[in-house]
Amino acid sequence: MKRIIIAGPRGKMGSEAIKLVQSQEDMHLVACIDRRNNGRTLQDVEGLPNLEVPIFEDAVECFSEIEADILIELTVPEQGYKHTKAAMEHGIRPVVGTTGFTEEQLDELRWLASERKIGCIIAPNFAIGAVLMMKFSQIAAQYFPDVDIIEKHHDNKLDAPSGTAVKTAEMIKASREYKEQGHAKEKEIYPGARGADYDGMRIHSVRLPGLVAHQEVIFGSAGQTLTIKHDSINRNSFMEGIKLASDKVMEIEEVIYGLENVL
Ligand SMILES: NC(=O)C1=CN([C@@H]2O[C@H](COP(=O)(O)OP(=O)(O)OC[C@H]3O[C@@H](n4cnc5c(N)ncnc54)[C@H](OP(=O)(O)O)[C@@H]3O)[C@@H](O)[C@H]2O)C=CC1
Ligand SMILES: O=C(O)C1=N[C@H](C(=O)O)C[C@H](O)C1
Repeated sequence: MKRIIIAGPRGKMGSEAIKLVQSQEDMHLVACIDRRNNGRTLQDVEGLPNLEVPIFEDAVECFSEIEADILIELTVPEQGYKHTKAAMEHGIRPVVGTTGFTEEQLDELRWLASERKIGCIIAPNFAIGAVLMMKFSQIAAQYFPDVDIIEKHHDNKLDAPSGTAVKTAEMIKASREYKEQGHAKEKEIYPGARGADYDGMRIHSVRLPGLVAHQEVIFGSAGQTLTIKHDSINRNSFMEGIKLASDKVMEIEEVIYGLENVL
């Protein structure tokens, strides 16, 4: 039985993750970390399930008092990083969906995992279809080096570009030569019009109400384009990946960054 702590239980992802844990015979929710409702239980909070599961505001207090195997982290970048690090320091294995960690933070977590010999999975996108989109894009980039990434999300999202777009760009970078795209003399009339520049490729972030999580990777070549597209139409799309990662994280003693390394 895997004992689970969820950080961010009132959030869109956290509330879906509670349902996932409840539906699994080998997972048991033992606590939640929430910046509100300290000292209460889930059943005392409107909108949360009728469970006698304690809520902690302070992650260190939670990890010290509660015996747990896995932290499912679904909050915001800065706090999510602190929760992840503290979990590993207390022997609890993080499964991290929170996006926006810096390269330095990832390196720090990698070091901690090797020091403590503890597993941690950080997945910028838990949807299997999104992972395939990234893999297919990596293959396509070997043949089509000119590529723009367009990611579209709801307007409550804090980080831009999305974690998925960052990971896609990193995977494409690994499979193509550096290429400065567009016209050598191009000029932006409005700053940012050409999007973010990552290794010469362009990333565009759309934020609008009504969207969930969507990405198109468009490759261009003489006389043709290839578009690889993925849409998450609800947060249930991410739960299979969280389940997979929760199984895998119990078997490893390192940081795995990207669900493609688990499938
Ligand atoms: N890897 C993946 O597949 C996916 C990753 N994500 C990522 O997961 C994270 C959560 O997404 P989502 O559920 O949509 O976001 P929500 O905004 O719906 O939920 C975020 C939760 O974090 C809490 N929170 C906000 N600020 C803090 C803070 N400073 N300290 C502690 N808790 C805080 C919020 O509480 P409050 O209400 O008080 O603000 C809320 O409960 C994001 O980083 C997002 O990018 C999202 C979807 C898929
Ligand atoms: O904030 C979101 O909603 C999502 N965040 C992740 C990301 O930054 O890529 C995954 C998915 O796109 C939804």
